Amino acid sequence: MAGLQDASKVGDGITETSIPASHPPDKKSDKQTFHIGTRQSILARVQADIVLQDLRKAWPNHTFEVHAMSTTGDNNQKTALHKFNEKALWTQELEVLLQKGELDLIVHSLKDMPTQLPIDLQLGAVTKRADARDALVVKPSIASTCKSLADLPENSVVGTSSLRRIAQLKQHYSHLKFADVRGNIGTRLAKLDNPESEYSAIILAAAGLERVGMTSRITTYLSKNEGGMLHAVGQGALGIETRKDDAQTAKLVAAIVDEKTMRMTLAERSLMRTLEGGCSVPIGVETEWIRRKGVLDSQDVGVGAKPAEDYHKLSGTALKTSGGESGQGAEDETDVLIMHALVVSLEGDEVAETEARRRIACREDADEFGWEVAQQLVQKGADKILQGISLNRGIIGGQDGA
Ligand SMILES: NCc1[nH]cc(CCC(=O)O)c1CC(=O)O
Repeated sequence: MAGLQDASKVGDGITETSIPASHPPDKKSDKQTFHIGTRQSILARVQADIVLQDLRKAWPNHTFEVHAMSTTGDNNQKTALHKFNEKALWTQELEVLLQKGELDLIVHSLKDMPTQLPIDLQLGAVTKRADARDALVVKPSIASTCKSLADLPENSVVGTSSLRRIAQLKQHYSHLKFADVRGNIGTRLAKLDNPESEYSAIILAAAGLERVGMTSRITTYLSKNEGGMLHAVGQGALGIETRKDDAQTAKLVAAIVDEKTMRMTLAERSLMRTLEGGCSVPIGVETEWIRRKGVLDSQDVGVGAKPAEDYHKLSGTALKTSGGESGQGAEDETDVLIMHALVVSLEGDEVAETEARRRIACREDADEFGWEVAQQLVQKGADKILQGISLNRGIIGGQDGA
């Protein structure tokens, strides 16, 4: 059911001790080998490998092993996904192994990680975000003439199973049609490329394409300014799930956290948790740390407040969160986060949209910010849109939460 959730719910565990207590871990539980769980897709393996390399670099005296497991979600692409608790489907079996101690950590695409975690588990770390945007990939046979969504001929079929993507495309491109496309990235691209298939284009997360070495397939990037497409909560970032009672692993993964990414994605997840109440909904976001030129005065910046003169947004993407400084000279990131967020009806005809900014001094601030942005969206009618969607869900069928 859609509706407002209590912000103090279990969530990502940040209101509890997500950083291990300062006392040293019990010696007899000290160990050297750590077991990393992930799903079996190529993307999941690449992502686990990214985390593996980071951990090896940070902890050269420890051993890490990756276990790639197939999950019910992977094995049931054709069954009606709505029979399952959509997002939990991909994560539950790995979580059981984590709870049993057979795994020490799980690497997830953060966007596939439910915002409510089992009580004994937590979001232990988020690593540096890759490109958070969606990308349009056009069928090779028409790619020379169609460079954007607007270029696609009347009634072209865009392949995507994501309610968020479909709803936003309907909002801006009434000439397009949509069809489900499932499977891993390679499968989806193959379906697009098949001259017999109905798809003129598909939409994929840029980060996924990047990680599997397929950025050459991107026709164009989509964002708020390019195609009016806000990305999913957590998109482009990797989340690491750990046991709350395992201080040793928590300490290991704390070393590979990208704090800026952690805070911005905690805010996004808090927004989603506040709004969703259990079922995936078409929420889009774009979040970035405001940059400044020169000296920052320390005036307080609250939700909805105007930015100080010397703040400005990076043109274009919300993505280069803490990289990309090269050549930026005197500019650097502030601790002011700006979030653009929307909830859109499935037909794209009703939208609640807001932009807010706030100074974020700690993870709890990020969590609170997400909650505040959710309140703003509700004031603009998000709850009404979400209620309409939950009433409709019986006839919608499954979607992949992307
Ligand atoms: N829902 C599947 C999924 N989960 C994460 C990614 C891409 C990688 C990421 O967003 O970090 C994808 C594929 C896609 O949406 O195209």
